[in-house]
Amino acid sequence: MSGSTRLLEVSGVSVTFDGFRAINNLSFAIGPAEMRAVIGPNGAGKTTFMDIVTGKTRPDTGRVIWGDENISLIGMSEARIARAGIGRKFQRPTVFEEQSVRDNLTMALKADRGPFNVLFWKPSAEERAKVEDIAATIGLAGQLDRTSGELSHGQKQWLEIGMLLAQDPQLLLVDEPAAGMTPAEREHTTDLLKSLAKHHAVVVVEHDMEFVRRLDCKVTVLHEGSVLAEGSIDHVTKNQEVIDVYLGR
Ligand SMILES: Nc1ncnc2c1ncn2[C@@H]1O[C@H](COP(=O)(O)OP(=O)(O)OP(=O)(O)O)[C@@H](O)[C@H]1O
Repeated sequence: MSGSTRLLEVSGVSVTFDGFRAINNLSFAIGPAEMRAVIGPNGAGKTTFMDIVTGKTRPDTGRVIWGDENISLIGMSEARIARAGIGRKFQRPTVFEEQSVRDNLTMALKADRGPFNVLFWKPSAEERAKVEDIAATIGLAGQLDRTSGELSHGQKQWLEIGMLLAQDPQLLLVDEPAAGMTPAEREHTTDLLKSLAKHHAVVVVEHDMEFVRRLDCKVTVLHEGSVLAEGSIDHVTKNQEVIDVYLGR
């Protein structure tokens, strides 16, 4: 991809844990408004890939280049990478259950607040409007004053996506968003991710192939720490190697 169409580029990345090569010469690129599904068998390196992008794991070799200014993310702290515009949603929701939906979203807003300021901070009119906008985007506009612990599993997942959006990320890394959801919740999640991908890069790691199909996006198949296949869902699901190592099992 050329500089203007690429938001994140991982190239030639390898990482070894105690002699085991979890990521092996991996290359991956995504544009600024693109959805990508990442699939592959257990142990393929999907989580390690996300750990490398978010700065949790430092690769032994290779490059991880971010944004228009081609910044190297390698060696940057997790906090700096998050501030640079990369948000990650883990599988288990980590919302503050005792707090309202509004408070969870408000606390997540990107702001330069020291520990002292947090105590006395009151959101501005603009920040309050932003919280309402995000709530509308994630489908929780009518739930803003509910205690988050009362939300359904799916609603908590959407709230967590909203908390990521409050940080103004350019890239969202989303781990198994559909796990444990009802069919209606899955459908809403598909629509939400698709609408986010109009203005963000969205990487979805998912095992549920029906869900991946509905995302209707390019699919990257990882196996033994490398890209085994890449392309449309129909392209990758017809690939004999993909069938052998993943789909056929
Ligand atoms: N910190 C670590 N120390 C040692 N080995 C690790 C570490 N992290 C990951 N691994 C190994 O690296 C390989 C890749 O793991 P990873 O979790 O990235 O796979 P995955 O594709 O996310 O799998 P799953 O679908 O099961 O979540 C696995 O064999 C795993 O055991």
